Amino acid sequence: MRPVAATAPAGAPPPSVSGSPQSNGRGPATLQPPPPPSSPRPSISPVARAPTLPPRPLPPPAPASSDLRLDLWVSLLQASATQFASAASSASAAASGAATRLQRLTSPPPLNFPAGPSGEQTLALLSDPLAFLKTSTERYGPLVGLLLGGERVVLVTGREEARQVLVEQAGSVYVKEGTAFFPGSSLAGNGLLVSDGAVWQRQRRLSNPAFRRAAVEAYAGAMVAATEDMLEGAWGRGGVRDVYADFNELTLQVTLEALFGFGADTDGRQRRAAAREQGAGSGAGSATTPGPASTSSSTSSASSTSSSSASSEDAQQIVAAVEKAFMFFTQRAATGFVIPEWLPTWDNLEFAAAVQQLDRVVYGMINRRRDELISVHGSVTAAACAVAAASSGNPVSCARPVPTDLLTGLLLSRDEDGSGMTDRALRDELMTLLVAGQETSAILLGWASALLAAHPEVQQAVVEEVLAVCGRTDVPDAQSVRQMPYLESVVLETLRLYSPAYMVGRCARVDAALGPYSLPAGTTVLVSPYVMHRDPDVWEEPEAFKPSRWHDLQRREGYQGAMSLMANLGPNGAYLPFGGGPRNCIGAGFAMMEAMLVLAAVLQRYSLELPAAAGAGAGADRGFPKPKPLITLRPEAAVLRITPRGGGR
Ligand code: HEM
Repeated sequence: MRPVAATAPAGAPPPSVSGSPQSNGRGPATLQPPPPPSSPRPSISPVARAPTLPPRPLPPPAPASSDLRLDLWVSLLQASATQFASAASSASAAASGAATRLQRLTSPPPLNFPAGPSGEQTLALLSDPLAFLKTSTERYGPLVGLLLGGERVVLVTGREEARQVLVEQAGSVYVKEGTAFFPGSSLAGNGLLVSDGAVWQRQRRLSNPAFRRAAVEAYAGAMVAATEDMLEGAWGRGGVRDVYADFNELTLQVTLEALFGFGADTDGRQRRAAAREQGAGSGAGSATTPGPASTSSSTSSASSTSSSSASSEDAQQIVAAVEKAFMFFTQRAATGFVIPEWLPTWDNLEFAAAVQQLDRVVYGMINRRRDELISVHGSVTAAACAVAAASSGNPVSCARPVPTDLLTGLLLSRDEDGSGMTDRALRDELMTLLVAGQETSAILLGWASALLAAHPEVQQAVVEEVLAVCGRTDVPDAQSVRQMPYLESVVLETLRLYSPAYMVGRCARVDAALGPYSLPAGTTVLVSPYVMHRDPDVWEEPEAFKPSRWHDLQRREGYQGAMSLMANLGPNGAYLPFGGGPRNCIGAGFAMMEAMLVLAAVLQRYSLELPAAAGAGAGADRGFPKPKPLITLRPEAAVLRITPRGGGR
């Protein structure tokens, strides 16, 4: 959500632990919205959605960097009439939107609009978003009427009201299109995060199979392998590191491997081995790399692959382009003002080049994968049938295995009428998954590690649980982490306190009634998991880090794992780290699996501590990371001391 860079983020001391795990130290014997990412990459400035352009042919290779801007200017000027028309209509829509917003600054709120602070509140929100959300709710209740950037906005933190928006009236009243602060982007196109109606329904239907439990378990191998690389390479003998920066690299690698299968081959193993060597020789342990979403060593680890392989080159190009694109989003969010992507500014041109580069590689991979499937199975439809038969237990189909990455899953997915996704839709979904899944997962891992470091008794209980299941030498896998309910409760509790998607946005497409109030069509509604997760009427000791609060729920009869706890906005209607209703996070199972596998592997081999209370971070918070609510609620950095436990792998 919002952007604020130049403002002091809300400092937050580590929550205290109350309620300790069971006496065996292992917790219970049995067992709970883009941006991102996560939810879409939002920003506090209203902006017109990037125009959806017609499918493009494969773009040419990106120009050399010295001529990049000139070439892009020229190509913009030579753009087709359709694109000009589209940009012109976006510009005119933006101008009329701006006029309406200006008018609102001087007009009273609509009749029967929820009460809230008078006047424009953007500055108050930008100066300390988390405090603004909390104090507004405390003062005005579960529905707060706001004027933000000239937009009429309602902040929703009540359980029933959130359910109306996200579940009951999802699609019929509350949609994505028109939501202020959640601009679409040419990077993710018309993918799941931003599409609505029939387009979204079909894409979700076609994407669902790739996220079923069995499919997610197939990605566990990539998660484990990437974690091993990090532990044996960069983490090596330990030291003081910004683990949030490390997790950003790790989750980028995992996401790319899950999306495109980069790691499934010999080349992937070579890359990991090279990364290990590199890390071992680099005096691991001393690096502290502050800063968000730094992916530089992803680049170097990708660069270390054999350049003769097409997939290595693809990986390098993707990582480089993703770095540029994510940097663009971060800077855009930090300025507090969104310049529409169709304006040919310096930054926009660089971003456009990164998107072009990604398009070229991704379309290339789609084509190659399709060709491979056709050459092995005769046709894509035959390959899809083979997969369907294999999953229903027909051994005949297993003769020629089909890759298990998301690209293949989406390529083979078929609607009831037998049709699949167009290349454009495939590309949009792949980019959406990259945008939505990478940073959010890194944030979760960053906060979880910091909370574990701040609460050694909780960390110790998790370590005992991990060692009881895997010992010191077995690598945690999809099956073993299912036997770690206490670790699961740590992840659930981390998501409660530091929900990466701390705001989820919708737009009322028609005049709507919400509670006792009336919302005119076009009102933006912001549901805040952050505030709901800390509601004292719902949560006992809401500010405390208390994994044990999940024990009873985990023990509940018929418990089917963490995902079942999150259905219908959680067990108490106030837990929605992955959103809720039909637009909930399709990658929630993926994210939970990844978080548990990574944390189990980390804690099996390393202890985590906040660095000794020294310097500026000393004092009550002992160096606990400060939240940085930009697009997502990330830690500013998570600098921890990591120490090998010894005696293990
Ligand atoms: C800790 C990690 C994650 C968090 C906290 C998170 C959170 C969320 C939330 C809150 C939403 C709902 C947004 C809304 O209602 O507007 C969402 C949607 C989505 N997420 Fe995630 N997410 C995470 C990881 C992932 C991963 C790993 C993937 C994919 C690999 C993913 C893909 C998506 C997609 C495609 C949507 C849009 C779904 C739709 O509208 O149909 N997310 N996520």
